[in-house]
Amino acid sequence: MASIAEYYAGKNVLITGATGFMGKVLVEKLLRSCPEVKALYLLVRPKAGQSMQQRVSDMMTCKLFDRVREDNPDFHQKIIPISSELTQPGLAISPEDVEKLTGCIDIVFHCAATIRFDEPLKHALQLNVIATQQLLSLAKQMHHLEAFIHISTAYANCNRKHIDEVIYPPPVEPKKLIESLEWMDDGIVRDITPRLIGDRPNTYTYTKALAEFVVQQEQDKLNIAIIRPSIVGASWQEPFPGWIDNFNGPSGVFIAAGKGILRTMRANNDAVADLIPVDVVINLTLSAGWYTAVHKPKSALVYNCTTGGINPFHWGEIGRYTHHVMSSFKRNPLEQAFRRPNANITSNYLINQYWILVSHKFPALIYDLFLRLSGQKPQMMRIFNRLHKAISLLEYFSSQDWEWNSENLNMLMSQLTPEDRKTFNFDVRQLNWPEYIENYCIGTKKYVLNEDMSDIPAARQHLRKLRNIRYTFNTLLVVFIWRVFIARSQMARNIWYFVVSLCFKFLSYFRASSTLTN
Ligand SMILES: CCCCCCCCCCCCCCCCCC(=O)SCCNC(=O)CCNC(=O)[C@H](O)C(C)(C)COP(=O)(O)OP(=O)(O)OC[C@H]1O[C@@H](n2cnc3c(N)ncnc32)[C@H](O)[C@@H]1OP(=O)(O)O
Ligand SMILES: NC(=O)C1=CN([C@@H]2O[C@H](COP(=O)(O)OP(=O)(O)OC[C@H]3O[C@@H](n4cnc5c(N)ncnc54)[C@H](OP(=O)(O)O)[C@@H]3O)[C@@H](O)[C@H]2O)C=CC1
Repeated sequence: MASIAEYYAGKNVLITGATGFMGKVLVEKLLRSCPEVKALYLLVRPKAGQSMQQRVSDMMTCKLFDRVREDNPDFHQKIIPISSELTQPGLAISPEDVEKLTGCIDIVFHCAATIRFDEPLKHALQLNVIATQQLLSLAKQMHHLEAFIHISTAYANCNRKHIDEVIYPPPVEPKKLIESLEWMDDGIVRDITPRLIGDRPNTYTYTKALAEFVVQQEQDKLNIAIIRPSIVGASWQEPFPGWIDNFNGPSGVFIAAGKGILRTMRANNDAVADLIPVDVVINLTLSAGWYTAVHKPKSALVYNCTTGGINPFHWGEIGRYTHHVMSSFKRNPLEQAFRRPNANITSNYLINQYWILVSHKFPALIYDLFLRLSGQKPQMMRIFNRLHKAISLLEYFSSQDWEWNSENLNMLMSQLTPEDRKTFNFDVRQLNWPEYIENYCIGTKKYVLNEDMSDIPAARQHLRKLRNIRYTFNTLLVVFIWRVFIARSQMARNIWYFVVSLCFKFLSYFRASSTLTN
């Protein structure tokens, strides 16, 4: 039987969401590990004043593609951007492009989605569900399509505690929901959203569950697989450790903690932090593509791509117990930190609120006062308000535990040749968490914030300066409180005079004894 790279040789692959975090890693891995792949057709939209060609060219200059560039400097010739806006009818693909795609595509990877937790329902539905439906319609017209791989999320069914590798009945029939939202204005949709999403925390997980159902409905006509990754983090090994390019999920939290802005967060120390490295997800996705096309399973196979049941790691280990994130940022500090990194995780609401007041709001207030007095625009309170909003949306995922079944993942691993198991490694039993978290933190510094590692001595110096400011501030605060206290209490005054006279006596004794020894 053909190995994975042999299978992809000569194939035309269609990818949505290629400019996104996971899409980029998918494109890179296909080009690097399946060098005989014929062409990658990427559905891309123009954005922020950049044409789609410009965006794809920029993407290929990214450091992520260094290894591919080394192996094959002409790799860009295999990349064919296709203009497409997924929220438009027919995905806004030109008739000529539709003809081209239907005539040549062998396999589709559907990664595009809105992953924002606060996305208005109509837009999330448009992109995550209706666009998926339209892509499936396009896929059905493709003459040689062998597999359709849909990227979902392990949290699509986060209203359940135990999640099997099955597609659960949708919370509502997607067609009915689409029809009824069509005539409603945005205000009405906003008002009824909480009722609609029910026991799910946001429109993202709700629409991803609906999308799974939409995909499942086509399982008789297409060879389908659904990949459900949990919280996708920086790369573990490939193309190099620690690659990450966004502030989503834990990355933003780590950066905020490294910058000394985030000092407290609500999470369950004993709950599993189900992080999954992006290269693992992509290796599984490509393997699933191969298996689906070659073995043509009778119904859509779902692959839960998680770490909790295989190699568990807990929120407490990231924060309080071993201070992985904190110690990493102390060794490799971020530039221009607001305070020294020192974040704590607590599951207690009141304790968290207390620390938010003392360690977030109070310093922000003082800093903004300083900015105001020095004629600058205050900004810290605004930053903290945004941080609190982001964290409140993430806490749902850091405060609970889920159990995911991974039978299909294990089955797939057993189908791989020993060589493919190495090239497309998704065996997370070998993942060393402390090392991974260290590389993750360094990755946020290097690739998200674009900071130079050679600036670390200056960043350390800045942390020392912050420590001295803190000591000075604390001393002044103690003296100030004590002075206020002394002014009001005879007993405090007596204690104060006693301590001062003791110090004075000690000093005189010390001076006398040193004179004697001289
Ligand atoms: C140490 C101890 C602590 C350890 C505990 C760690 C606990 C972590 C818990 C993580 C749980 C994650 C759960 C995820 C589970 C679901 C996984 C998936 O399926 S789906 C995948 C998961 N999906 C997600 O994770 C999506 C979640 N995110 C969201 O939904 C939204 O970002 C938002 C609603 C939170 C904020 O919306 P909004 O306020 O509108 O803000 P925007 O986003 O629009 O950003 C505006 C600008 O700010 C920039 N920037 C951002 N952060 C930072 C930062 N920290 N600094 C600096 N800058 C930052 C940003 O680049 C942007 O710049 P520009 O482009 O304008 O120049
Ligand atoms: N990141 C994570 O932790 C997890 C992600 N997932 C799933 O993985 C997939 C990829 O996620 P990730 O890479 O992190 O997401 P990103 O937000 O990084 O990427 C989203 C991609 O979708 C594209 N896209 C969004 N809207 C449109 C549109 N209207 N028309 C055309 N393209 C559009 C974006 O293009 P553009 O650059 O033009 O905006 C981008 O390429 C998603 O399906 C997500 O649900 C699942 C679990 C966890």
